[in-house]
Amino acid sequence: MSTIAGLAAAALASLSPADIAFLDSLPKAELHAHLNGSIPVATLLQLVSSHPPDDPSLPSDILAHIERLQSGVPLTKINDFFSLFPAIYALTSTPNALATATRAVIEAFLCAQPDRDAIPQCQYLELRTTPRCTPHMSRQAYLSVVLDEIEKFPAAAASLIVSIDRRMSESDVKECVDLAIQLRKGGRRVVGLDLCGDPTKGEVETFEGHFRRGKDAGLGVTLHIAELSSNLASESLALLNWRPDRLGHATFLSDDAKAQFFSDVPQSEATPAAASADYTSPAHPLQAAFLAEYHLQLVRLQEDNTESAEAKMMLSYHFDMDKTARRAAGRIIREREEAERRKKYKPCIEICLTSNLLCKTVPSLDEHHIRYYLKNDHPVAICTDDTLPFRTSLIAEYALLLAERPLGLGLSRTEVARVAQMAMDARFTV
Ligand SMILES: CNc1ncnc2c1ncn2[C@@H]1O[C@H](COP(=O)(O)O)[C@@H](O)[C@H]1O
Repeated sequence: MSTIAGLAAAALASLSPADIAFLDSLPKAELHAHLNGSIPVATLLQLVSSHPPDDPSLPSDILAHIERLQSGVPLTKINDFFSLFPAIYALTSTPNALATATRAVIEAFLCAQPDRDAIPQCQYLELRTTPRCTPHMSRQAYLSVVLDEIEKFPAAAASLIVSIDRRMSESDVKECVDLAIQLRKGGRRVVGLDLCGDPTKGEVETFEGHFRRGKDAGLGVTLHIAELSSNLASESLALLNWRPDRLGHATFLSDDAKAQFFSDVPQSEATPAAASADYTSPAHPLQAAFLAEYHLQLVRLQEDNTESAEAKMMLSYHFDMDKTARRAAGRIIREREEAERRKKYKPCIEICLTSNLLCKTVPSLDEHHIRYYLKNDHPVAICTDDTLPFRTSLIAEYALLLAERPLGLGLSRTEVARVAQMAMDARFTV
């Protein structure tokens, strides 16, 4: 495990042995961990040593880069963060190196750690990674290497989310989603799709159809959303319209977006329901409800109608009545359907406390948006994001919940246990 440092380490150090034993006793799920952002430093050094000295495939300052990661990279803007990855990628570009890195990441989460009295960080890991095509592997080979390592662990312990990078072209997105679907159909342990990458880049709207295909094939969907204040509200609304199962960060999700989509806040005006549903089709589950409503509307229209008896004999009269009743019934059923859908929609928010603080998207724990979600009993999952640059661990992130203010959020044990359960409930495999 990489050494932990900073805020999360301070929160952990402030806890009593009984508190730590309590955190260890909770069944925990890590749902938001990026593979290449979670490689232990010792593994990176091992990977460097497997290259000949002055190997031109590695950046010449690779050791200095690792040293910077180890001592804590100061981040002033989000670009500083994304520029950390090319050097790491140089080390994980062959199947062997990728397998080594994947194994080390999984073990860091799921296996007994010597520095933690042989207690693992968590019981379940949904590891995510972006399939990368390198001179040594295709995207398919990349995923296959990662899955080979994941599948060495029981299904109840580890699974894979395929990440789609916002910077990808649509054809690359299509390839990645096709692969995720094929692998899942082939019995491999792919459980979801993620949208990630530099939030200042990309036109994500063009990816919608591909995420829908993934969803239809049974994959869970999680989206990094509103990570920066500059992320447009229109983009967040478009992403929420995809009905993702979970949301990453959601730091700057506007009150309007929450009100439009989430069931835990008073609803504002209705979002437009799908107008294309054919309720008259016997295959539609709401056909009976539609027909009942249609007859009700028809009777009402006929009762209210003041046309002459002669006019009521005309074919056009019956045609108009039928059309109006159908339209009214369709609208009513659509509104009911939408209200029902919204009542149920509470996508779990993947919360990465240290990541948000270090990337300076959240000024302090006190101002962290987790407080809003906890107050509204909206599901959240505590996650690490990238243990390598953020020098944290899952147990240290939980320590940030339990530690007294100002070191932590000062939640009670009952509240922390509830948060841990919410993450378990939000697994894509359950
Ligand atoms: C600050 N939070 C974040 N926001 C958005 N994307 C992030 C991220 N942290 C990591 N990634 C995404 O994950 C990749 C590394 O892992 P994989 O190569 O996929 O295994 C990064 O290149 C970035 O695209």
